[in-house]
Amino acid sequence: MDFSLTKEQQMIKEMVREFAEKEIKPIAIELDAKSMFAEDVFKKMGKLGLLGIPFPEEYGGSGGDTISYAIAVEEVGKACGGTGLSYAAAVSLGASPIYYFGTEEQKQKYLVPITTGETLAAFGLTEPNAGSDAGGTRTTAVLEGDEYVINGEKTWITNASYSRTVTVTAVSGKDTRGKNIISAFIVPTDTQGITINSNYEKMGVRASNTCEIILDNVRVPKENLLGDPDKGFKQFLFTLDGGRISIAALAVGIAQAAFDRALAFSKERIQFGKTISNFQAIQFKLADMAMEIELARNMVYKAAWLKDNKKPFAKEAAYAKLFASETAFRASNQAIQIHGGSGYMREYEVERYLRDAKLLEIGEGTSEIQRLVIARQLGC
Ligand SMILES: Cc1cc2nc3c(=O)[nH]c(=O)nc-3n(C[C@H](O)[C@H](O)[C@H](O)COP(=O)(O)OP(=O)(O)OC[C@H]3O[C@@H](n4cnc5c(N)ncnc54)[C@H](O)[C@@H]3O)c2cc1C
Repeated sequence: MDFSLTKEQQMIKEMVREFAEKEIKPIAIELDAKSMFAEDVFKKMGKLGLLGIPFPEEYGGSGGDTISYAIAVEEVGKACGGTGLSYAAAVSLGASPIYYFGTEEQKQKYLVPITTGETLAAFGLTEPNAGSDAGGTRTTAVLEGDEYVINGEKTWITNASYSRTVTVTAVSGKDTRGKNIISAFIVPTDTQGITINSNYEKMGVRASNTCEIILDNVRVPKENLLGDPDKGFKQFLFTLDGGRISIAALAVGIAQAAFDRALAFSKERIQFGKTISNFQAIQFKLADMAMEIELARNMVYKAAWLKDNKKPFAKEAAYAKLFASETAFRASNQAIQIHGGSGYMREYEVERYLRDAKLLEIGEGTSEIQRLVIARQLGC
């Protein structure tokens, strides 16, 4: 067993850290305050190859592994949770299902523009009546001649306003037992009948673009069906397993940012004639934060390693997502506590970390759903 990063992984870490510190961190407060999506930052990330890290070179990627990608998400997330969420969603939810299940033609046409940073990408699973119960999808896709006609509504879809395509799930028929068959479709966002609105006023991850998508008689060629039409449900479960590793990595980034701020503040703030870092109550908080972050990061790397080595990773991805997201929430909360009243003020950023971290306990499967996934894997 080797706990050290490879040369390539170390290089990515340094490169993304430098980029995030220079290009994202200085504008993070403004992005949050104005609910602004950092389009220019994503163009630069595309040029640096960050959108293509875990994909082979033949599809515009850089042929890196999942650990390198997780490291990149952590570093971006450390600078800005909202930008980190859009990054993770573009790669894990937007690009990955096309890479896993797409035909060669679909990969060249739809994946390459994402991996090379020409466009972002989105994945539309959630609907007003189908959240945790994603099998309750009401969107339908009916084959008419050579086209599928899609009708329905998707809610809270990350990146849709900045994506040329969105992959949506829809009921495409019934199986022999009368159960809905759910399939996935690649839908170009300029197709007639699509309306994309992004008017949500969010608590956190405000630098991320979050959209409602209305599909009203949207016609796509039947070639845009993604993967096996009968296995759309299984396909998106696999996609979500991979996505959970990136959400966990993002959580580690936010938790680390909260810890770094709290440690620095504790060494500066003087009360009762000494810095508050001298008080054991503060030291214990910092010790617990550091320990949990270390554990969460190890869990992310282990799940990523399993995925890279083609071993089952669903349970470990759920462990990592659950533990890291709850660690990020606890660490941000403790960082505010260590800052006292200053922590309640926007300029110190720790309150933003808490607002951003909360989303990670909800998106890509709530904490309750992670526990269900884990329990199922344990054979309960
Ligand atoms: C900012 C943001 C970005 C998002 N981005 C995307 C995206 O890009 N693509 C996409 O498809 N979706 C996206 N989502 C949707 C997100 O994945 C869902 O919000 C999430 O899966 C939970 O669904 P829900 O909100 O409908 O909650 P519900 O499913 O209604 O859950 C409500 C509560 O009930 C609990 N609950 C539900 N079922 C069970 C059960 N069986 N056992 C125990 N407890 C249960 C939940 O844990 C939760 O606490 C995003 C959401 C947000 C807020």
